[in-house]
Amino acid sequence: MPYVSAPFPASRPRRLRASAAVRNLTRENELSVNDLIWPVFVRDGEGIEEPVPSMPGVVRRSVDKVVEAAIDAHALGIPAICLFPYTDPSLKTEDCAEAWNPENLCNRAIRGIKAAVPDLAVMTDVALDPYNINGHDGFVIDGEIRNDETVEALVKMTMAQAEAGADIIGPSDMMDGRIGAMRSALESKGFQNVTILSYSAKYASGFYGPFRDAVGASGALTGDKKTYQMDPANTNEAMRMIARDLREGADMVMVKPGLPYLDICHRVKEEFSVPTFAYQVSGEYAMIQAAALNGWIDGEKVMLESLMAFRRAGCDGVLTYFAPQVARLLQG
Ligand SMILES: NCc1[nH]cc(CCC(=O)O)c1CC(=O)O
Repeated sequence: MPYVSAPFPASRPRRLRASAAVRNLTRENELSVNDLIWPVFVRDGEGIEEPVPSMPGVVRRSVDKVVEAAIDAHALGIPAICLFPYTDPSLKTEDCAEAWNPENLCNRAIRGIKAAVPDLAVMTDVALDPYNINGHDGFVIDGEIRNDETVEALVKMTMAQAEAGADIIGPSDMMDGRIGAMRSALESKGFQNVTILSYSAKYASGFYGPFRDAVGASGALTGDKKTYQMDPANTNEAMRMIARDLREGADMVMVKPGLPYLDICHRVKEEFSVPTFAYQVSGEYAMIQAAALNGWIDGEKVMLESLMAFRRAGCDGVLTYFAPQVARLLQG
């Protein structure tokens, strides 16, 4: 693309920055409430909002409080909420059966939200880690994370979520072949309009630490997730994963974590032109909040700037714990 400009002083780029009105007119990207998906942690009990210490400002809510939060989110114009269960340790087993229990926390929360605010899209997370005694996303057999057995379980989990009313299925497990298996199960049971937002390019990242505290998986996790999540050194591999998931029937794709992987977001959008999302994960949120609480940065400014960066990189939307706060600011 040719970049044409007159020589100085005929051209003074600062003219376009001189007033708010002209800056507003010439701004290239916008952040809107329509770009937000709000991740929410669900726990058992009633009337409970329990702070997550490593994520200041984030709480685990009992189902009744999640429903209230969903009503508020909808009123703020947030299009979607994403549920993550904090499972009681007594329900974590080696066979992970709680994952496809129609009455598990997540499925009860989906039903509660869909009954109260049917227009709010409900997204789920599909992976075994909240239910697994050893904290992994897949079955562990003889010290190995087993792919094909896990995919069968993930399909059962997906179907229980779809039956509860989930609108968007979010497989975050990084097993091979899961998107195709989920898609054909959904089609065969009449769930043609349930969308899949695949965590296609999910990296084995240190930025998930606070999330694992929030869902109670930190203590449980043995070893790391490097045999299924991606090496942070890789870019081409991410493109292959996106292509693979789209071929298997994903409607939307995700890059995770977010800010440290903006190059991946940008390349995905350029090469595939599909709805592309980033997950501004727990560690990214915690870093901003920690610095803000110490008075080292202006938290609000950095929050908005970090979210605008996703839009600039080409993302259609962002999963962010800041969603309600941003929505309130954007409402003015
Ligand atoms: N499959 C679980 C899952 N789904 C979303 C996150 C991380 C989200 C965050 O850090 O905010 C994780 C953690 C992990 O893979 O260990």
